[in-house]
Amino acid sequence: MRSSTIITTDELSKRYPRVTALDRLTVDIGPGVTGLVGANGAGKSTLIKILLGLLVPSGGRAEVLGMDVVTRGPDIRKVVGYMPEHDCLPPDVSATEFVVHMAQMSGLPRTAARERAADTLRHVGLYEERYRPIGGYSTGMKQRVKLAQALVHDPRLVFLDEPTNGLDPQGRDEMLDLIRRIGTEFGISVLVTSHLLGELERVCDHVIVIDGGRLLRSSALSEFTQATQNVSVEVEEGQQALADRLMDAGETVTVHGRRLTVLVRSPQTYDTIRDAVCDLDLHLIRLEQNRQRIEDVFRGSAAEPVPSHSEPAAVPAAPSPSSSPTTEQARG
Ligand SMILES: Nc1ncnc2c1ncn2[C@@H]1O[C@H](COP(=O)(O)OP(=O)(O)OP(=O)(O)O)[C@@H](O)[C@H]1O
Repeated sequence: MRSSTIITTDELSKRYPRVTALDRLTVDIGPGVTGLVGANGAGKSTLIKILLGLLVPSGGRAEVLGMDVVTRGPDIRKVVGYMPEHDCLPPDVSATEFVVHMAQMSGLPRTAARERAADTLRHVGLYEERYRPIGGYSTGMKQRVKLAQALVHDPRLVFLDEPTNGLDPQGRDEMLDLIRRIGTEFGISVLVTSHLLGELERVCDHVIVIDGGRLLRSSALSEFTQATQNVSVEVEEGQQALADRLMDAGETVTVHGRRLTVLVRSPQTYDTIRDAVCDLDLHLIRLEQNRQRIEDVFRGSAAEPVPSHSEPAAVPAAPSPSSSPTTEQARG
């Protein structure tokens, strides 16, 4: 068990009639922001529901904040917030009414519930709109309401299930910033799921990858994104001239559009780059050490290649029992 573990699972399994959603999952999760990454159907939502005491495991055990998930579900839900994946908001009430109601359901008296709801809605960035019926909200606003109701009872830990689902790039960035703030400013530990590997890089301290209900990897983000031996050099123009000059000086260089990647053989490489840029009178935009991205960890080792594009890459769906047809209508 990791020191100051807040969630621990031991050989945790969940079997549905036709699918094993979790397969002897053993993992410890510490405080801070933890990403739970896996393809659709990997078992992320199932794990969260078991940790909340909403689903009973078929085997193994799990504890949240030292409480057993099978026997202490109601106690866990008092101190843990939950933002579910699917749309579950009543369209006819306003965000204020809904979040106040949820605060009261958590045991807060009416006045305190109103105050907490107002604060929380402000924190998630809902202002005047909070008095309008939720039915007229954009997806981004609905996600914020779901986040607010997860935070309103001042939990020690929140589970956020695919909080960026359906958001455009700007909405996604704003949601990720909010998640980071929950972890840093409010000191609430976060377990956030995503099927997009790259998107959690910005916000997580630790990343857990599951596939077909099994643990693939659990590591500090820094282990995923170690510094590489390459530097990236970006110049406004003259890339080829710079590449030629560096290669003449014995450096190993590849050109990608405006950017060059240079292998750092020794600290001397930096001086060589600087001198070449000066001699050729080029406008240097960026010189930075490349870091391995989470996606790179899986590229090549994954069952299928991770697509390379500007959007965060989706975790490749590995063939597993979880990809077979399921009783979708039975899902919560
Ligand atoms: N109530 C249920 N009955 C039968 N099978 C289920 C049920 N709930 C989930 N499953 C199946 O269990 C597997 C894991 O589902 P789960 O929802 O936990 O995955 P996930 O990683 O959260 O993916 P997604 O983001 O698509 O929900 C999937 O194959 C899913 O179809």
